[in-house]
Amino acid sequence: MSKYLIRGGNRLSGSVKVDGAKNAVLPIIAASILASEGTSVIEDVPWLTDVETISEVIIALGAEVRRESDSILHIDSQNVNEWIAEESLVRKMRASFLVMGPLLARMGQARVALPGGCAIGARPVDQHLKGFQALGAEVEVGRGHVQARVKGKRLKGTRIYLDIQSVGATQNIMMAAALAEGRTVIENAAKEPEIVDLANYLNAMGANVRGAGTDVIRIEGVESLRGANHTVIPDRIQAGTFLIAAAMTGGEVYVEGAISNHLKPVIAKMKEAGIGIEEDVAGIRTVGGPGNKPLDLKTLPYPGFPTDMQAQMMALLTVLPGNSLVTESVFENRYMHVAELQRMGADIKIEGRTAMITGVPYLTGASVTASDLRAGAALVIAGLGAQGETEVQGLHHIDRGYLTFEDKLRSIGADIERVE
Ligand SMILES: CC(=O)N[C@H]1[C@@H](OP(=O)(O)OP(=O)(O)OC[C@H]2O[C@@H](n3ccc(=O)[nH]c3=O)[C@H](O)[C@@H]2O)O[C@H](CO)[C@@H](O)[C@@H]1O
Ligand SMILES: C=C(OP(=O)(O)O)C(=O)O
Repeated sequence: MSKYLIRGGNRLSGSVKVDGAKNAVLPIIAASILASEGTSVIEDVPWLTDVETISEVIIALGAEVRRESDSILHIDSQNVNEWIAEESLVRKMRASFLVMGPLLARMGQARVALPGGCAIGARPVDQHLKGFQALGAEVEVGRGHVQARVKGKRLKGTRIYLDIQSVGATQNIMMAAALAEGRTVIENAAKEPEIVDLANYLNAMGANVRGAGTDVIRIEGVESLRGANHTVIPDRIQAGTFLIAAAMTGGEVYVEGAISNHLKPVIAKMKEAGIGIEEDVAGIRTVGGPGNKPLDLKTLPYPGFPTDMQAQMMALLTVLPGNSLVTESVFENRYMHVAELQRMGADIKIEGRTAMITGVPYLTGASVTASDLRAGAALVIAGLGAQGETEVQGLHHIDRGYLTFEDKLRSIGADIERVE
């Protein structure tokens, strides 16, 4: 089992380049199986364990996936002929459920294991299923699987109102509707930049998707799609993580490639905390110290404060003077990092979905364990700012979302190593 050893206290400085977004590339790779001709070439693909898993899922369905270099993938889906997703792979990663919509549209039927809950919440898929049913599929859930079959020849365009602005449901329905007969309108759709990226990729494949990035998405179904070239958007969560890591150490770091428009709520809160931020077209820089004011924040669907940045921001708030309030409204159980931060000396009290964080002068290094991806990132941030040595276990969670994390952090001055 590998772990990080972090000797805290180094002030981070320099420049770090952000990779393509995990949460954009996963649906994009899933969408590739919609192409019945041609090859897709996807650039800025971060070769993370999750990316490897979704690639294995589509390979098992008959796609050919070839890595041209560290960050370019060629995907040929002409020979996709399976409609049952390999259960052992789907169980490895929730996002594998994103092959359900494309499979249903392309093959007329699909069987995918239910993704189940995880450390951050129950994470049901009822909105995905409601969408498939509205598009004219018969959906059966049982024995840990979802099986769906198109009634008639093709899915049929329809109007779907999502009860929750679910990112995954919006993506799954968009992908299924791309090959449906007629027009689909998704209302109360999620608006995340990763949805826009998927829509751009689908459109490059020959789809007709309009309105992505707003809460009404219109999709005119087409008869077939072909492979296309696409460059994945930069990872806003990775970028935000580096900005907060820099602030935690009172450092000045330029995060190259970060799109400030995608990070508005994070930047706004950092500024509110008194952290200097400079934005330009090519990236974002933190300047001038760790901040000195407490914050109130609530996680919300985009463009609200992202739940995927909550844990990292909380790590920073543990050392800002005063009382900060964090409310997690997206996932019901995303506070697993709290107990670990407390082991490092943080003063945090949780009541329901709200955490009150009273700033302490400093955290102290300890042995802590990541329970999920962003909890892991938060513990690394805490360790970078803490006095003494921190040991972070559970690196498989961190490896799901941060490529060569320790190398990037070392390149900006962190004292961090991965030991086996
Ligand atoms: C691979 C990927 O892109 N993952 C992101 C995606 O996850 P994911 O797509 O799973 O998240 P959703 O937006 O679907 O979930 C938001 C909320 O809706 C609930 N829900 C969702 C679907 C459904 O059918 N029924 C239902 O009740 C979930 O349990 C959760 O409480 O968006 C989340 C919210 O920004 C992020 O934290 C994840 O990093
Ligand atoms: C929760 C996350 O991912 P996933 O939906 O893949 O679990 C995340 O990226 O923080």
